[in-house]
Amino acid sequence: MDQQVIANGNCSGRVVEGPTNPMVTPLLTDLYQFTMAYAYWKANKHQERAVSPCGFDLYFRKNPFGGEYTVFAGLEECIRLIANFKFTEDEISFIRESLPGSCEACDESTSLFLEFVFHGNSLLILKRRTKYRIWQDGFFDYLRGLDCSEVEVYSIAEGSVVFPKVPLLRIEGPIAVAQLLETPLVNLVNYASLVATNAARHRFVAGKSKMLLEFGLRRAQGPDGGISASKYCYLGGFDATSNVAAGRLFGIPLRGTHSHAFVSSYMVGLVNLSSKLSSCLQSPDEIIDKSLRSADGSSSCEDLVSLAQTWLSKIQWSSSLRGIFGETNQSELAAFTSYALAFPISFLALVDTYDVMRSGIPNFCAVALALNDLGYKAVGIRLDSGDLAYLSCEARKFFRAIEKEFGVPGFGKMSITASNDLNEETLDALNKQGHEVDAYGIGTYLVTCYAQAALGCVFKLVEINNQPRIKLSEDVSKVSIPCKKRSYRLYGREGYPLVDIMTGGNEPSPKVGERILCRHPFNESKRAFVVPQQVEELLKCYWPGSSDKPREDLPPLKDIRDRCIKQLERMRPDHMRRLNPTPYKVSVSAKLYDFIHFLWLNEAPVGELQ
Ligand SMILES: Nc1ncnc2c1ncn2[C@@H]1O[C@H](COP(=O)(O)OP(=O)(O)OP(=O)(O)O)[C@@H](O)[C@H]1O
Ligand SMILES: O=P(O)(O)OC[C@H]1O[C@H](OP(=O)(O)OP(=O)(O)O)[C@H](O)[C@@H]1O
Ligand SMILES: O=C(O)c1cccnc1
Ligand SMILES: [Mg+2]
Repeated sequence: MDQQVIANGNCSGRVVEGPTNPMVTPLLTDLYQFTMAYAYWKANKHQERAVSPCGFDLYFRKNPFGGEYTVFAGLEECIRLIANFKFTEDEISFIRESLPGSCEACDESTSLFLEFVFHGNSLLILKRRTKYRIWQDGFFDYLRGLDCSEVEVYSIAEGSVVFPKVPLLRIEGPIAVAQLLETPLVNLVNYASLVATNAARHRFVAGKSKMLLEFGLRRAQGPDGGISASKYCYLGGFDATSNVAAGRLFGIPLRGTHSHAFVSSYMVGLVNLSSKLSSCLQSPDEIIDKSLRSADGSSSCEDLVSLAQTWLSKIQWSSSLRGIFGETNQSELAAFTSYALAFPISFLALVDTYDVMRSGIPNFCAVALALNDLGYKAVGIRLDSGDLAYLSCEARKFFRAIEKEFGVPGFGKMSITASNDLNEETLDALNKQGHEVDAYGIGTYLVTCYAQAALGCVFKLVEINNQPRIKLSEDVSKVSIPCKKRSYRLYGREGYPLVDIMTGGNEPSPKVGERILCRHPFNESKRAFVVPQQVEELLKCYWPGSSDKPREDLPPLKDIRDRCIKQLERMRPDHMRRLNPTPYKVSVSAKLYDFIHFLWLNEAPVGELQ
């Protein structure tokens, strides 16, 4: 394929846009990828696929958060990088000038430098240093012409539920390019999958019916952390984000409430109920336009402030709510009324600035009832401190009492959003205690992945020049599985995925209804026959390079999210539970098992005891 076409992100006639984050360039890699690329180039191992075609697997070794599943995310950004992988002249100049060992003015030859010092009367040679000309020009020409037209990428679909050791991506191509891709690809998959999994776990505990809002931008690890968190939390099952930039970039629904600052910006002194209206008017934050047209436009209320005041008195003296609260905070009431005037169709108030039950809830209800008079339905409240289980139940009781007392249908169902350092554990605790929360706003613990810092994805060479490669380790979980493999998910009679199986590239695929032996890759005694009711091949071609292989589409984020939700729902419940979940089985075919262990013995030196 025409190199220029590939370089512009065009493959199979479809243009792939560049990475979302402009910092994702071919330089976003570790130095050693360049030194290795240079060494490959020097050894003439870099150029043609035919000379040194290789396969690298990108996978992780252990599910995060003590769980037994992971959500795979980040593929689209990987393909965007690959499709647009091209060094600019500036980048090449930077590499040329800045990489250690590079020197502008050295010639082809090797020169010897001797450093001398006088020691007494004798001249001593202190050091013999040899200065090599390291980075030869041809390498920069090579980089200049480099793109991913010789690279092929096979991947599991983004949003899939995935398991340790099974390749998420396989990169095939010239080894030097694949090597340069290692760091950015691992980077793009690692956090994306970790935070998507974290989101999915929060969804699992919260339950399907709850609204989950991602509020993490301010606490995320920098701007990219914030944007990525919003994207991948949505993918993992959150409903919306407060991050406006992410809403624009990815079409994620935007949601939000207001902060304590809005409430405390109103400064009405604490006054008794009879003088509260005049006090409102004396406030530095006085509400100038207090009028509101009714929802159907047929009438108008000239003073929503006094309408809310009237309602507050009615609530205070109502038979079912009498004695629950006394004088509420009037500046809070002013703040709520002002917010309702600005957002009559979507009024939601943060009720914990002063005192939830003695002020926030009664003030909110007064304003909501005033809106109700004008045909508007308030949305609800947010609780951001205190015992969220207890307060949500008390708030619900209050709303129901209002519904009954004043005959306002639906008032009891007012939405209750909870926030404040929420995480899987607190959601679980709330469930156990019983609560009335409808929506959760979650930030810090979600986006920083507080419970686990990284997924630990790796990128390992599995084949070169048609020769399978293995990486051995004392720690058996770190031994890589060699070969360009194929992987399948086998489903059982009840529709659940039973096992993932990896086979050699040339083995026949498992067939529906045909018994196949699935072996643990490293534990001889662990094996099982499986008769699959459905067989799903996992790795599909997402970047065919210049080959004419058909290429999978990159679906919209919403579709990826739907896939994720469907896949999670299809898992057997014991794999999903939080406490001691059952590990999902990851296996290899009998042939691949034999091959791994043959190669292992072949590569591992035999020890000698003396
Ligand atoms: N019913 C509950 N069960 C378990 N954890 C809860 C419950 N209610 C709230 N939490 C959690 O307890 C923690 C309370 O945080 P913290 O000690 O900072 O109190 P706070 O309510 O925020 O107080 P402050 O008013 O000082 O901000 C939060 O992490 C919150 O999510
Ligand atoms: O608690 P998180 O899960 O991180 O969710 C986001 C938090 O951000 C806001 O707090 P804010 O920045 O006003 O600070 P504060 O709650 O710590 O006072 C909001 O009120 C939530 O409490
Ligand atoms: O809209 C909110 O309520 C919000 C947004 C970000 C952080 N905390 C709360
Ligand atoms: Mg908070």
